[in-house]
Amino acid sequence: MISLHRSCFLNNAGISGSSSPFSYKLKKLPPASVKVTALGPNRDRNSSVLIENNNNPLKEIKEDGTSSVADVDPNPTVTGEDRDLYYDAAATDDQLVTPWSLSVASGYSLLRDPHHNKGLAFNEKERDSYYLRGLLPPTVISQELQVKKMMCSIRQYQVPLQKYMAMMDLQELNERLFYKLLIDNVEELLPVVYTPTVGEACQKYGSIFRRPQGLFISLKEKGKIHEVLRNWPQRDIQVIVVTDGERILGLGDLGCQGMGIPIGKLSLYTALGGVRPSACLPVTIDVGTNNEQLLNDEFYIGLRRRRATGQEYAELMHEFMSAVKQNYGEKVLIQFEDFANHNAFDLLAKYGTTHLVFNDDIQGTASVVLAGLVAALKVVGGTLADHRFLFLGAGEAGTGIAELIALEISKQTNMPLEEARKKISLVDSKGLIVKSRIDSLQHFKKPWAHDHEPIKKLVDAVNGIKPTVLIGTSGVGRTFTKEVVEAMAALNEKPIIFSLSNPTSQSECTAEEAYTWSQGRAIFASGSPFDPVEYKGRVFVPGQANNAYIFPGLGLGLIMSGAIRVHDDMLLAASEALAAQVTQENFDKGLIYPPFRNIRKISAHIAASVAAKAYELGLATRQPQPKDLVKYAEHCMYNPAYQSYR
Ligand SMILES: NC(=O)C1=CN([C@@H]2O[C@H](COP(=O)(O)OP(=O)(O)OC[C@H]3O[C@@H](n4cnc5c(N)ncnc54)[C@H](OP(=O)(O)O)[C@@H]3O)[C@@H](O)[C@H]2O)C=CC1
Ligand SMILES: CC(=O)C(=O)O
Ligand SMILES: [Mg+2]
Repeated sequence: MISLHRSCFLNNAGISGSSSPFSYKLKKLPPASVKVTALGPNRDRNSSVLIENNNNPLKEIKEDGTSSVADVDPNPTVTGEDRDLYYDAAATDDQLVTPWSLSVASGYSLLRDPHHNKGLAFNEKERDSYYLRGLLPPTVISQELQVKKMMCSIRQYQVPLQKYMAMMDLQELNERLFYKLLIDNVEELLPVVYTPTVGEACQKYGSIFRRPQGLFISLKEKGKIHEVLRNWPQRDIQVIVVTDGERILGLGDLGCQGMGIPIGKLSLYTALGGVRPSACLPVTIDVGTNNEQLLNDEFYIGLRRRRATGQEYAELMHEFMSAVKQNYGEKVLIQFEDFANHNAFDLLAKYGTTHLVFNDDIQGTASVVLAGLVAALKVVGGTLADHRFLFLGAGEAGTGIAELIALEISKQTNMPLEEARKKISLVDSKGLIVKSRIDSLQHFKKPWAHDHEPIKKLVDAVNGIKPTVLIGTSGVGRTFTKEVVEAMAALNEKPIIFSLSNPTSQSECTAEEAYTWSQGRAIFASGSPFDPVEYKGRVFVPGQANNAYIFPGLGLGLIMSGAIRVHDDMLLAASEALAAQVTQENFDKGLIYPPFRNIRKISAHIAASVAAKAYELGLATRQPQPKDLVKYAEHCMYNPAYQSYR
């Protein structure tokens, strides 16, 4: 296993200099016959390295990360980690004093390499071959037993943040075990690595920060972002989740500490959607923060300045977007996450036509909520067009969902989009969005300014508009008061109530409140998970309406089809695919989303639908189109089972 690594330090194990300053022979370390020849001066960043085995070229890795020999599968999504050929840092010659070196992993270094470490699961042969004798206690255990042991250990922590930190430590120690744990125990661990705990982790990120797990690109890096991207050890990046930390969940501006979100989202790309971990790059853009508490916190890890805006902000973002394309090509997927709405819509509009981008909060959320509504209608009856929708919160999530519902109504009924929008009303911090407010409204709210008298309070809006569906996207907890839920229950036999704001503290109401105040009649879903609720002898299982159902499968579908743009129809396709995964058994239990324990199967179906749409729209570049896209998606998925090292 061989790979080209950027290494800050070199050790003397295993490689001896040869007669040519650019040619090195591996000695001792397996396989002994591998010869490594640097074809250009190692100091030259444009050099490439030829890796041979018994003089047969294995592959040539160029400094830009491309390789020229056919044994490297051109379709990385199907090859899993196989292509991460690998050794530990090793060199003796001065000529190798360069940021780029061949790495040869064995012994102590192998145990400290999260991508290849197997801990006690290294078998006897591997312990011999990889110089591990004595570095591990004698017992050899299976990955399954390691999972069992880790779960016991994680369950002993009472505080969710401790569980989070234990999971992050595991990710840094043994990546495959981390993903095996997460995949096998997804319902238990999702709230640990994702909402709600990731919210607290971001708030305290400065204090709990141990090792960087993503790229921090701050204003200090302006003019150097291309170089900064090259500092990341992996070259073959397929998905980037990027935030600027200004609207982290419903917790506001957490500046640089928002990094927990891209890391968490990308761990779901792998666990839930099967994208290789080495293909995922978490990025935080640090332009400062307006959070005074953080600015005064001695442990804050970001720039201590107020947020850059206007041209300064736009230029940094543009440099980042251009550098990403330059480094990784046009098929790298960029997911915008938790930007404040005054930037989010503009970034999406600006880069949606030049890059493979989507905004998870606007589009991913819309897709998951539409799926939940479509499923809920099977219980409540009627078509989307028969319903009236009221939102508390008219930002990214609120208007994003509203627009996708309107698009779907318009598609289903041939109704003009303008007409379909009239079935949807939104309330923001100033009250109902109405025509008389139009001049002062942000552009994304204007399509929702209907003819209606102004209303300040949500409960009055409920009584005035008489919605059948109430959706919370305000980021403010406990805003669906008893009065509001009771008003919904008075108007509807089965009121549909979604409290989407995250984390749990910001949920518009709890599951217990929704069921109790509606006398067990509400069809309820929330952004962060709630436990089942018992009400009058019946157990109600709330759904989790979270974009985590959508983005992993959407991303996989885009990657496996080689899509070059995200189209609204793909989000509709993802939504339909998710809704189709709700079984009668789920409905019988009152569920409008399928259980997360089936998420990899669900993601494969979503990916297949998205890929099919990409082919249909002529946006897919990977040819020929696989016959069975679901099977292909499953085949592409990363499997965290250990590989044996020969
Ligand atoms: N479940 C899921 O998958 C997802 C959940 N979310 C959650 O949704 C929430 C909102 O996110 P997002 O839309 O991006 O945020 P935005 O900041 O874009 O929008 C928030 C909206 O809520 C309004 N608002 C704020 N306070 C109140 C209030 N007291 N009463 C009425 N309206 C209020 C704001 O009004 P104004 O415009 O007047 O300021 C704004 O319109 C967050 O908590 C986030 O975690 C987001 C994405 C996905
Ligand atoms: C889930 C999510 O993306 C959010 O709350 O912002
Ligand atoms: Mg988000």
